[in-house]
Formats: sequence, structure tokens, C-alpha cells
Amino acid sequence: MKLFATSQIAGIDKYTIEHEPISDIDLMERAASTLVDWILHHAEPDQHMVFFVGPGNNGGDALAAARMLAWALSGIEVYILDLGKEMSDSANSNLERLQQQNRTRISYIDADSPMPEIKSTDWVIDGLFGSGLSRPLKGLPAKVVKHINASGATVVAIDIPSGLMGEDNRENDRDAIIRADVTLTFQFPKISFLLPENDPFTGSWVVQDIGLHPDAIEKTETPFFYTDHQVARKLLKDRRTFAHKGNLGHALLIAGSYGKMGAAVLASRGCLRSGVGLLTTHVPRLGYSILQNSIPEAMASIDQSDLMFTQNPDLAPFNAIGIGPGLDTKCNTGRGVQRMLEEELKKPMVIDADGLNLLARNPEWLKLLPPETILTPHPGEFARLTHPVECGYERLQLAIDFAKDNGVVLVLKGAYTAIACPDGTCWFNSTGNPGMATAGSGDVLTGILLGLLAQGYAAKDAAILGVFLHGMAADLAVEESSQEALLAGDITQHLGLAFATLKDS
Ligand SMILES: NC(=O)C1=CN([C@@H]2O[C@H](COP(=O)(O)OP(=O)(O)OC[C@H]3O[C@@H](n4cnc5c(N)ncnc54)[C@H](OP(=O)(O)O)[C@@H]3O)[C@@H](O)[C@H]2O)[C@@H](O)CC1
Ligand SMILES: Nc1ncnc2c1ncn2[C@@H]1O[C@H](COP(=O)(O)OP(=O)(O)O)[C@@H](O)[C@H]1O
Ligand SMILES: [K+]
Repeated sequence: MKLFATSQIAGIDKYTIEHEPISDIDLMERAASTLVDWILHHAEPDQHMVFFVGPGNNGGDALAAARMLAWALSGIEVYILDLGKEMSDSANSNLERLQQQNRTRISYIDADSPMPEIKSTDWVIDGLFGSGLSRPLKGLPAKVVKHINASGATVVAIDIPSGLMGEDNRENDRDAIIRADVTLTFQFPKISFLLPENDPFTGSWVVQDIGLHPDAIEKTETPFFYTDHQVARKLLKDRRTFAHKGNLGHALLIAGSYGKMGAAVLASRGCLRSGVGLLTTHVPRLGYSILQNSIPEAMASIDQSDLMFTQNPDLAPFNAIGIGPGLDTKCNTGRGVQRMLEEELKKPMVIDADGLNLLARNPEWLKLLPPETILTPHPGEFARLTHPVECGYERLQLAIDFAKDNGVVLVLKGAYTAIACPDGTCWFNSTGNPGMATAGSGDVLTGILLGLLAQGYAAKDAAILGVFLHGMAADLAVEESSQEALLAGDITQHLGLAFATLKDS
């Protein structure tokens, strides 16, 4: 799915009105009816609801929804924010319709009014501002937002929590943004919803399809995408009838050190479960029996050091190389990594964890990375590779620039992992859950990406598909137990089901 800036959504909206064609007011009616469906499905029949209405079409949506709900619910109150200016035409028409219906108490809030009473048991429907917000809220709108946030009521935001910008919130006042429990957003998630610092504002968000014109969506260019089932399914290759382990790729994983052999085992499992033909895992001597006992499907390549990686094996037999999980950052290991990169290997690579930390200490190695390299930093590792940033939006921009400048696929891990590609596109992942915030889940991802690279997937495709499957496997695992109890090993155990579910979708 494509993701757009709010300014672009306004253009898609306009195109839909002109080319479907549909009038503004009917499109608003369609949008509002999706809100009403959701609310009726989730609210008790006697739920008291307080609507807050702003001057634009976000307010128009709220007024239309209030009218539709007033036929079914009796406890509806509407407060219109009076900023001393005209409401938009469609909002005005919906105000007239609501007045004509005559079932709802409508009040105005201006600078002199007392703030309306909101009970903690109420639902607040936030229709103050949506995608037309042009600057941070101040004065009366900010006061109303703070009053709503302090009420303890359940807040349902229409389209965007009022006060939140669709993209960049660096200059915003965080106290003047609605803190919603649920955001019912039209057609596309907004980019700011996918950044960690905005989680307190959006709550959980749900996309409401309002039938915007597919031609406009197709024509409007954007660097941002959201990996849904459809995208991931298209990337997944079928295995040929006569496939054999010799033509499904031979992966080399370099991982593990004293005290961190688990990382090598987890990454090996992830790799083998992702369909690779052969896996050789290179470990220090102390890891030999650990590896052979815990994952007999992997072949072992043994380092000359007892404790750490120092020297890679001959790389000729391998289709792809993964390095990093549990590697440690000792000097000898650093020298070993440098020697390997200086071989100017033209094999796809995935670099994770301490591989990234070594790269951060030696930025001149970046130009030694082969084409089709994937780097998989979490925000801490990414800060070491670049520099610390204040917010997710800045980090996102930095990741996109980093991928382009260095010709690598950068997998910036998080709740909505962002995959920045050398072609300037950025793919947010839609699967996964907070249970994955557990030791070793990143190691499993490295293994999956390595397995896909070795099978011949391009780095970009491997990253988009691998991250999706990794999250999906964790979602399936959590269905059977809980987020709290999820182990990284549960992700590898559910990878099979993830592949099967994706194939069936
Ligand atoms: N696109 C779609 O697919 C569809 C969109 N729909 C709905 O339309 C919504 C977008 O509507 P919209 O464009 O009228 O903007 P909206 O957010 O209601 O407010 C704009 C008003 O607020 C004002 N204003 C702005 N910032 C301000 C500030 N800081 N402080 C004070 N005032 C401020 C601004 O005035 P100005 O900036 O000129 O001062 C203007 O008066 C969208 O979110 C969705 O709910 C659906 O109905 C149908 C399909
Ligand atoms: N809240 C979350 N929601 C979804 N995925 C998450 C969440 N927290 C972590 N993850 C995923 O779990 C993995 C954690 O990787 P990482 O931080 O490297 O862990 P480790 O180093 O312990 O293996 C990443 O793929 C990340 O996207
Ligand atoms: K809103």
C-alpha cells in the first residue's frame, strides 16, 4: 500500500470528487458512515458521547457522524469550536442537517465559554482538526485539547488526533495534541502514526476505506509504502518441483562468541527455516558442540580462535554471507571483519548487531560493502552508525539518506520497521507485536534475511519479505500464547506457519 503526505491526500480527495464523480458532501457522508459503523460496533447502546467539532471538513465528518448516530443513540452532545471564522461549506451543510434533525444539543465554545463538562465514562469524538492542520495548536484550540486530555474519557479521533501533523512533528507542542485511545483514519495510515514518539497520540489506529479513486492513488508518486499481505505475497517465490538443496543457495553465517553462542543458534534456525538449501555457520571453537547439538541441520565451520571470530573461511562456495549476531567487538574480530571486506567479495551480505557496531567504529569500511548489502540496526545501533537524533521523523530522513548515499538496504528495526532502500523508497512493515521486544528476535531476523539472500532474492525484496514474515511468525506465535512469554525461538517455530499463511492469502 502506498502512503502519502496529508497534502497529497487532499489532492487524491479532489481527484475523487471530480472523477468518480461524487460531491464533497457525499464523500463526507461516505467517510462519516465508516466512522458510525465502527462506533456502533464498539460502543454500548447507552454510551454518552461528546463530539468536538472544528472549522474544517474534519469537523464536517464529526457533524455527519453525530447525525447518523443520533438515530441510534440518545446521549449525544455536540460542541463546536468557535474561532470567529466561517466553517467549510460541507461542515456548514452538515451543521444545518444536524439542526434540522433536532435530536442533538449543539453548543459553541469560544474564548469566553467555560470548558464543557466531560465525564471519565464519556466517549469524546475528536473532530477538531484533521489533515488540514497547518500549524501547532495554540490559544483556544490548545485549551480544548488539554481539557479533553485531562478528562479521562475514552477518545476516538477522526482521521488524525487533533494537533498531530501527518508527517513532521519536530516543531509541534506535544501538550497541545489529542491523546486518543483509537484513531479512525481514512484510507491510509499517516506517516506520523508509524513513528514511536506519536504512539501516545494515536492510540491504536484503524484504517477506514472510503473508496478514494484508485487512479489517483496509482498516479500520485510517493517514496513511502506499507508492506501488507498483498505486497509480501507478490515477492514470495514458489519452490520448483525439481528444486534441490544445491540450487536453493548456500548461506554462510558468521556469528557467536564466548557467552553469546545462543545468537548463532537462533540466527541459524531463522536461516534454515526460511527455505535455504544449505547453511554453514562459522563459530569459534567453543561453539562447535553447542552448534552441532542444537541445530544438526547446519554445517559448522570452526574459527582458529577458541573464543571469537578472527578469520573467515574460503568464501567461494557461498551465495550470501551474514555476519554479526553475538560476534562481540574485540580487536581480533574487527581485524577479521576488515580482512573479509577487503576481499572485495561480490556476495550479498546482511550485517547485524556487533557487525554494525564494528562498522560504526570504522566508517571507512562502508565503501567496502558489496552491492546487495542489508544492514539491520535498531535505533541505538543506527545512532552509532550515524549520530543521535531527537525524534523518529529525523531518524527516518537520516535512514533514507544513509541508504541512498551508501547504496545499502537499511532495515531500521522497531514496531513499524522501516526499510530504506538505495532507490529512495521506504517500506514500513505491518506485522509484528511488542512481544518481539525480547532477546534474540533480531538474531532470528538476520538468519531469515540471510536465507532469502542466499536463495537469490534481491536485497530489497529479501528485506521487505523477510521482515514481514518475521513479524507474522511472531503474531502467529502470540495467538497461541502471549506477548509476555514470547521467546525468539517461538518466532522460528512459527515461520513455517507464516509462509503457509502468506501463500494462502
Ligand atoms: N481527504 C480525504 O480523503 C477526506 C477528508 N475528509 C476529512 O477532511 C479533513 C480535512 O479537512 P480540511 O482540509 O478542511 O482540514 P481540517 O483539518 O478539518 O481543518 C482545517 C481548518 O482548520 C484551520 N486550522 C488549521 N490549523 C489550525 C490551527 N493550528 N489553529 C487553528 N485553526 C487551524 C484551517 O484554517 P487556516 O489554516 O486557514 O487558519 C481550516 O479552517 C480530513 O482530516 C478528514 O477528516 C473527509 O470528509 C472526506 C475524505
Ligand atoms: N514493539 C514491537 N513491535 C513489533 N516488533 C518489534 C517490537 N519491538 C521489537 N520488535 C522487533 O523485534 C526485533 C528486535 O531486534 P533487536 O532489537 O535487534 O533484538 P535482539 O538484539 O535482542 O535480537 C526487530 O525485528 C524489531 O522490529
Ligand atoms: K481529529
